[in-house]
Amino acid sequence: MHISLNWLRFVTPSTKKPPRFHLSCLPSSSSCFSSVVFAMSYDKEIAAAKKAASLAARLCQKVQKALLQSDVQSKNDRTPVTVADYGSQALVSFMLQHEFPGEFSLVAEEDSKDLRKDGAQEIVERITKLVNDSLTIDGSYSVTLSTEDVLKAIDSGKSEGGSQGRHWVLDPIDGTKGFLRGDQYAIALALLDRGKVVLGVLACPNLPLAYISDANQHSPNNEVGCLFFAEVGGGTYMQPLDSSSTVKVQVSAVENPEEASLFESYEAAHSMHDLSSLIAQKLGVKAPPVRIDSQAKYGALSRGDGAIYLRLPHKGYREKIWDHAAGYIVVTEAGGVVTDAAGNPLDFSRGKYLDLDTGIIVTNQKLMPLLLKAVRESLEEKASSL
Ligand SMILES: Nc1ncnc2c1ncn2[C@@H]1O[C@H](COP(=O)(O)OS(=O)(=O)O)[C@@H](OP(=O)(O)O)[C@H]1O
Ligand SMILES: [Mg+2]
Ligand SMILES: [Mg+2]
Ligand SMILES: [Mg+2]
Repeated sequence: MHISLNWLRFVTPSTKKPPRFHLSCLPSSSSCFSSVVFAMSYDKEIAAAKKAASLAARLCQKVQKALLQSDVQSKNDRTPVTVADYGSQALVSFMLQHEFPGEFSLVAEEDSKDLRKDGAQEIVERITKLVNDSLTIDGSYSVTLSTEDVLKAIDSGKSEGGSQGRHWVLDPIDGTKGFLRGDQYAIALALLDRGKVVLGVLACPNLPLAYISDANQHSPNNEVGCLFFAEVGGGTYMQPLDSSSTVKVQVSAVENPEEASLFESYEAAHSMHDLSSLIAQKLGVKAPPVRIDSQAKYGALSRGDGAIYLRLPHKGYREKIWDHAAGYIVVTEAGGVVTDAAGNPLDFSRGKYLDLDTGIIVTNQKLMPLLLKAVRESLEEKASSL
């Protein structure tokens, strides 16, 4: 088995983390001292986010092990949603509101509209039981939620986000299609403060703790279940979902694109595989693309499993912030760069959508100029062939 050197190198016995306050210099300043700023500490928020995402991951694992046909529904846009998506959202929303009662705003994927329709009572009761069972396992809340409490908790995710104040951003299951297939998915939770992503947690219950490649992502011998977390200015860390050992992770240092491996969506409907393969060809990438679902790709990239992630949706698709916020900070704090296809930084301050030029590309600092050039040329070629 190939274990990532990146992560073995940083194994630590405890959950040691950098100091709570970080000194940082503004990049445009000539004198570091004149512009030293004290960054905020988000330690309480990150602890709450890790706890909520881990418990939601347990709920999802339980459902995935014994998924019933009645657990799955189809939304208006024909994408799937399951009792686990709803349960995860209700649980995370409840736990965060409990921790931060006064200042709570959540932008999340799901809402309770379909659950309030006639005939949905049984599914709502199943979700409520899942949430209450999870709270009992945790033991720190002496409450039993009613079905209405659960519907309300789901609907607390209706905030629009924006550039003012703080907003939690949640994808209760990212990669629901992967979840249904028994493959990769993630519980993705981030915090925006004045429009910037300041922390992110990615719980990836099926991601092997060891290095993944296309060959071993399904290996039954691999221990699975990773929790990635990052706070602005503090680096990115990974833990096994069920333990406290922590490793600091770093993106791949590969400089030669021929040695890079490339991640993309499993679903061809979510990203243009033909365009990625043209880009890979231009770069001289030798390995076949690694196709995995969800923001688990960002997690895997943050620990150097691959060097490039290309997400090039078909025309007309608008990206939502919950599909990228947590993954974005997990990768950038591990030394990576995330931009749109034209090289612009991502702007999370404009509400629930990310307004982008064409797609999202992720790699390390060294490879980014080459990647941007290959993306630009490939897009031009594709446009001229139409
Ligand atoms: N047409 C289209 N184009 C692009 N993206 C789409 C599209 N439809 C859905 N989605 C979003 O993709 C999210 C799943 O992420 P990935 O594409 O990384 O996973 S996958 O490999 O395709 O399963 C998925 O997230 P979840 O809904 O949370 O599963 C969707 O938000
Ligand atoms: Mg969805
Ligand atoms: Mg998603
Ligand atoms: Mg989702």
